[in-house]
Amino acid sequence: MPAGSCLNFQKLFSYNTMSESLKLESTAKCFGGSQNVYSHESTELKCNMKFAVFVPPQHAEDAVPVVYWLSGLTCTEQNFITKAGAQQHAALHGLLIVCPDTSPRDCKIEGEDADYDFGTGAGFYVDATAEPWKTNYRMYSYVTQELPVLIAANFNIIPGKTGIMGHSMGGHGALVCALKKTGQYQSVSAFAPICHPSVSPWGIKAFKGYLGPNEDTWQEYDACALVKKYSGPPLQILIDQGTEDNFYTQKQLLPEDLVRASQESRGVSVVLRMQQEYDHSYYFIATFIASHLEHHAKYLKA
Ligand SMILES: N[C@@H](CCC(=O)N[C@@H](CSC=O)C(=O)NCC(=O)O)C(=O)O
Repeated sequence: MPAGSCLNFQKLFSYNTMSESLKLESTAKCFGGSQNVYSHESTELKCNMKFAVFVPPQHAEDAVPVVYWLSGLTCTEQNFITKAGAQQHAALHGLLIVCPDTSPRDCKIEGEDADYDFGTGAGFYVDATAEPWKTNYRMYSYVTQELPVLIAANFNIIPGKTGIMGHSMGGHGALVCALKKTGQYQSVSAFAPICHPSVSPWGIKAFKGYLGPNEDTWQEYDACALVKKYSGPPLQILIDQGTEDNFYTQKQLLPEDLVRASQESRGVSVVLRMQQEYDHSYYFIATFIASHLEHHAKYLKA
């Protein structure tokens, strides 16, 4: 057997040995790879969490880049994997896709299930500092630290080839993770992201609740503020925005503010594509997901 095959076999063997801390909840063959869902006890969030992983066919032979997808308000790990149609494109490019849930769940915090845009399903990808949320609502650290360690321990991924993308609240999350964790993500894109949360109704409600009333602290999770002080490697952010998106017309998203702020940035450029007649739904995401994964592949396979 050639030396390379032996090495691949050893890699395969070690990476197929799933860490005992991960429980496989479901698996289905998909475009030559597999669409899996796992659960685990999260140390950051102090609750049981699920996340989905699309494992592309190339992973059976070689290490692959990883792209994180962050979903929006009310979503679980299921929305993207059942509605976006991403798997065929991820299989084509050989990208592993990781989709976490959008908040901790069942933490027994008073009011956690009261609203669709705060608490359960609405973690906003921040580390909360205000009571009673600060113990569990640590989605920023979960997505940027705990999950990457878990993924690296259980899948054959290429170090330093990581992308992040998301939708709406998850688009905000993707922008913030890429702009704060400089160098951790080599590619970033978003669908209809909440670009200026410290001045939009969804963002103000979330930041007041999770971070408290001091608006200075909100800037730590506001892409428009972060882009101006960015000092990491060059990043080209791709954003698609539908013109008939009701949340865009209600000024929840404000992508033009991010384009303006990026003009004061060193190293970040924003390509905002206004997509005529598209709304906020997963039909919009499904229409442009191929183009986003191509964008990620361009940077992650370079
Ligand atoms: N139920 C709410 C709106 C909820 C909603 O539209 N959620 C979007 C993300 S919005 C920003 O983060 C979503 O992705 N929903 C899941 C889906 O599968 O479409 C309301 O009634 O206004």
